[in-house]
Amino acid sequence: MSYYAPDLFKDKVALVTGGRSGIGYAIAETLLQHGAKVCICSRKEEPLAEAARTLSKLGTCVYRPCDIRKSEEVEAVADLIQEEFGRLDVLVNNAGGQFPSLARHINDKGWNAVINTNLNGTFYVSRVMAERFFIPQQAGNIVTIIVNMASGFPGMAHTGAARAGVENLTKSIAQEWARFNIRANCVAPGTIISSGLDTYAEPVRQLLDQLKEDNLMQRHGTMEEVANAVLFLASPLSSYTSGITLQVDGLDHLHANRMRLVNLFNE
Ligand SMILES: CCCCCCCCCCC/C=C/C(=O)SCCNC(=O)CCNC(=O)[C@H](O)C(C)(C)COP(=O)(O)OP(=O)(O)OC[C@H]1O[C@@H](n2cnc3c(N)ncnc32)[C@H](O)[C@@H]1OP(=O)(O)O
Ligand SMILES: NC(=O)C1=CN([C@@H]2O[C@H](COP(=O)(O)OP(=O)(O)OC[C@H]3O[C@@H](n4cnc5c(N)ncnc54)[C@H](OP(=O)(O)O)[C@@H]3O)[C@@H](O)[C@H]2O)C=CC1
Repeated sequence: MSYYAPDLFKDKVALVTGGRSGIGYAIAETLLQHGAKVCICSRKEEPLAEAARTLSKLGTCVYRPCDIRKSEEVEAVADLIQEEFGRLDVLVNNAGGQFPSLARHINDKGWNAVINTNLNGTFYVSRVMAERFFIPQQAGNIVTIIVNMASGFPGMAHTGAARAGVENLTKSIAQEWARFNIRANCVAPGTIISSGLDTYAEPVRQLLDQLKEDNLMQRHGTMEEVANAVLFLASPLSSYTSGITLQVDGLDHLHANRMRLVNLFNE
């Protein structure tokens, strides 16, 4: 069931990075259900192809393997979109990830992996798609998934730093590119039950229960709730909104125990 018009994205083309799984998949699914043609990309070719096959039951969905940390691979995604559709209307920067660690235990390689993925990769995709499509078209829309990090992110300092950079980048490009009729916004999910959380080892389950109890709505969020926020920001329903972050977190940005993850390390 959707409250949005089924043809909200008719004739529109969207790219969802990390669209093979979890929140990205839910976003791609929702965009297709509202009439968009969709391209998904991520690193792992087989699950990416499988996701595109399933999504194609809802409409036109193409895919290309791509590590967003490599701008030449991002250019190849733009080539595919040009060949298949000749335009791009919406970019959803969803690809991202990190691992829990106390800051002092993050080595150079781990720090760089997270910064390159979440900050540099998001910048490369945004710049390439703006140059190739949005600026020539004089129209475009960027929605980037970040995390709640306004009070820091103890236990995942690398991603907190990267996402704060992305939020600030979004404010800059929203202003620089307003003259090209490009909007750029962020969505900051709280704890969302998704395949992504499954990648973390125990005792995360226990932590998730505690986070649910802390939450003022007494629950975790759903991937559909994140996708609905993306749909709003990607559509003309938000046509006078740019440079903002929309929190989808049941109030965690105002009320959360930021030390929960750190306490897991028992140090
Ligand atoms: C504890 C989780 C719940 C926290 C609850 C807090 C509040 C909830 C709010 C939710 C916040 C956000 C949640 C999410 O984002 S969910 C899921 C998103 N998906 C993922 O995070 C996917 C899993 N992560 C990754 O794929 C990786 O982190 C990474 C982004 C780094 C992948 O890049 P790459 O493929 O290049 O990485 P490598 O595996 O080659 O590793 C490179 C080096 O990084 C270091 N590293 C990697 N993993 C770990 C680890 N688990 N612990 C310590 N260090 C790690 C390491 O130096 C790697 O190099 P080496 O392998 O050579 O040692
Ligand atoms: N679940 C949650 O509670 C929250 C999630 N988020 C954020 O939402 C986004 C989606 O997370 P979620 O769906 O939960 O987790 P997933 O791990 O399922 O999604 C991450 C996606 O990003 C892709 N990806 C990762 N690194 C790269 C890369 N270098 N280049 C291209 N694609 C990449 C992965 O595919 P592949 O492995 O094939 O590359 C995967 O499809 C992430 O940015 C995450 O940090 C934010 C707040 C809370």
